[in-house]
Amino acid sequence: MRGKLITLEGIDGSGKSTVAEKLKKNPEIKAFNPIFTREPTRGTLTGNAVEKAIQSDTDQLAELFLFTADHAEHLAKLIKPALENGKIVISDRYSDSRYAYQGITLKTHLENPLEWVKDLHRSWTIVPDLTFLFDIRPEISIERCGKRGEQSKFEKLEFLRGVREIFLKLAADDPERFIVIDASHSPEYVEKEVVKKIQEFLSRN
Ligand SMILES: Nc1ncnc2c1ncn2[C@@H]1O[C@H](COP(=O)(O)OP(=O)(O)O)[C@@H](O)[C@H]1O
Ligand SMILES: Cc1cn([C@H]2C[C@H](O)[C@@H](COP(=O)(O)OP(=O)(O)O)O2)c(=O)[nH]c1=O
Repeated sequence: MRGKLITLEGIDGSGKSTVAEKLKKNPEIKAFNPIFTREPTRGTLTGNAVEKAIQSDTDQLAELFLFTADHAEHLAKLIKPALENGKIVISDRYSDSRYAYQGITLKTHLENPLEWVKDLHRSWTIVPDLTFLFDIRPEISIERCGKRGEQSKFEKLEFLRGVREIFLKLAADDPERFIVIDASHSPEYVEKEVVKKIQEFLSRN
């Protein structure tokens, strides 16, 4: 049987990586023996290119293609083989990040960037079976990122407001796939909610 793909999405500082780390250690999740992964990928040719691009003033369309190339490589090398082997895969960011972030960065290049980026993926991507959207006000997430000590070029209030709006629209348009979690709660609350929903989902599917 084909495995299941679960993705974690949300704006910078929404707590995705924190949840992923907690899930890795959680005995109820470990019982499913999942593979944890992320986008952008780490330590790959395409992931390294993305990392350089987002640390510099790269053209936004060029950046989209780098993220998308990284997605293709991620699908080919990890996601597809794992799902074919019946594995549960949990990815910290995936295609919805492209729809939401590049849906904003490409506003000056294209008339309807969100639909255009979705179309670009349509014929070859694998749609996740379940997506958690960690929803939070950017005012809070930016403060959290400040404490983390990194500053990405995407961590700007107005920008993240737009990204959050697209994430919420994607979730509203596909309520069967998305579960929206209020990410302003404590890490313990968020972990408990996510574990419960994953267990419910995997027992049904
Ligand atoms: N639920 C939470 N409440 C308070 N702080 C949090 C919570 N989740 C994560 N953090 C902190 O916020 C910062 C960003 O979290 P992180 O998991 O790296 O976010 P993301 O991966 O979504 O960018 C980190 O310093 C982390 O310790
Ligand atoms: C996967 C992906 C990430 N991004 C952005 C989100 C982040 O600001 C940045 C790097 O992702 P990531 O390393 O996951 O950042 P964080 O841990 O802060 O959430 O790249 C896109 O713009 N498009 C994409 O397709």
